[in-house]
Amino acid sequence: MDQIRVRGGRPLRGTIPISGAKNAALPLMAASLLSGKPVKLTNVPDLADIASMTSLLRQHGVRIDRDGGDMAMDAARIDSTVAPYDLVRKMRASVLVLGPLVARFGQAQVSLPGGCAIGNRPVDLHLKGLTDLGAEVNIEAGYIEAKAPGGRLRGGRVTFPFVSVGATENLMMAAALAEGESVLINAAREPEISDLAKLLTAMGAEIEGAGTDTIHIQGKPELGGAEHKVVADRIETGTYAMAVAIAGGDVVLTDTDLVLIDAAAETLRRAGVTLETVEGGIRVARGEDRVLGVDMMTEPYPGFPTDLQAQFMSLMTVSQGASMITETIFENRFMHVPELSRMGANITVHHASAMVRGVETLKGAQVMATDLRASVSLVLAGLAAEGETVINRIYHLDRGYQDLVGKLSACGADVGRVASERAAAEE
Ligand SMILES: CC(=O)N[C@H]1[C@@H](OP(=O)(O)OP(=O)(O)OC[C@H]2O[C@@H](n3ccc(=O)[nH]c3=O)[C@H](O)[C@@H]2O)O[C@H](CO)[C@@H](O)[C@@H]1O
Ligand SMILES: C=C(OP(=O)(O)O)C(=O)O
Repeated sequence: MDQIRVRGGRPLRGTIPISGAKNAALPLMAASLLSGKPVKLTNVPDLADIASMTSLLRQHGVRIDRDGGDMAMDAARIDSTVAPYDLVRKMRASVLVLGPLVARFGQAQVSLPGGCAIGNRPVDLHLKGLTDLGAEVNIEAGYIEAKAPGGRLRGGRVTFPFVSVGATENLMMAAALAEGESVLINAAREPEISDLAKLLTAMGAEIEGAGTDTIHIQGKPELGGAEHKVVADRIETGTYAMAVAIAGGDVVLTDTDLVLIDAAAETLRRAGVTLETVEGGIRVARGEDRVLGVDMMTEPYPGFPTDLQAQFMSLMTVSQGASMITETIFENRFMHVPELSRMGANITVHHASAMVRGVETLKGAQVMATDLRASVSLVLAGLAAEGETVINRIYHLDRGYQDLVGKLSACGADVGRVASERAAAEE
């Protein structure tokens, strides 16, 4: 398996282009199933998860042509409304085909995605929401079987007991083709929700309130084609901001917007990092002084995102002072802690909180990536560590970071990817 090797101690200087958001592109791709007319996306990132969604949609019969960041999708003819286990198990976001399939074809069978390293991650809210829109939902042999009696969902009131990004997206897509009005209450407010609403609206849907906690959707008998640019990846933006914060230096993150990372930016400012809007993007800078320890709690948007928690923890390991980090979204999202500890970090975990006492410097070590954001947090730690850090199992990174090594190297980081054969030979 490939490895990433980082030698720390070099400040970052230059520009880093931010790609389109994985977590926006995945539901946008699923939305192509809602229409028999072509849907074109631009600014689609080149990631393993996008390849997984492409395979899944092709298996349903969607024609997909990709040229760089441009992706043309045509779901005029669908061969199958079954999303099989082998494709779904690779990526939890596969469950996002459920709403569109049942809304357009009156039925779907989608493998249950199962848990993953960061938590149990049930899909009960997705299923409950679909029943609120009139679907009959059963679980058979590991598959969700959903049917719309009479072939069409009907508008309804869906109240989420707590905020779920994926359930909000699935229900928005389902409601867009349901008969009558639907209201989603306690909906997620993430920028990816607003981005999906933009595409659905361009396809002819009538949606009000996306980006707030109450979304009204007037269902249409059919939707048309559209073209849409994927919003910038706020998690990639925040990750590189934290890379600059931990390595020091002065970098402009281009093709992105500070408003997407408000909560994270505020937290970083309190730690002593400069973040400001400049022409073309966001300038991030940190001088000689170590960052300050700052407490942080993850929350649904507009709070501090759970997908930046691991990266922020890496930063706090080398802060002056201490930081209490509380994870409120996923029950098992501290798997980077033992790996950071191998590099000399001082972290104590108690239930959902981690007390991080800053140390002057980390030391390079062999570490193991356990999930996407944990993996990148180890690369960030490596940027600040003395000597070499070797990160194993980096295939997780390919799910969510396009050309991580290239983007960091271009700013002066000493980081490289070692192909599996060489890594094995050197072990
Ligand atoms: C592809 C994508 O966009 N992934 C993001 C999405 O995941 P995802 O959409 O899966 O996350 P959710 O917002 O649904 O999950 C939030 C919490 O709700 C729980 N839950 C969710 C649905 C459900 O039916 N029942 C239930 O109990 C989850 O286990 C979790 O504890 O939002 C997460 C929270 O911001 C991010 O970390 C993920 O990167
Ligand atoms: C948890 C993540 O993604 P997913 O929901 O696709 O597992 C993530 O992007 O950090």
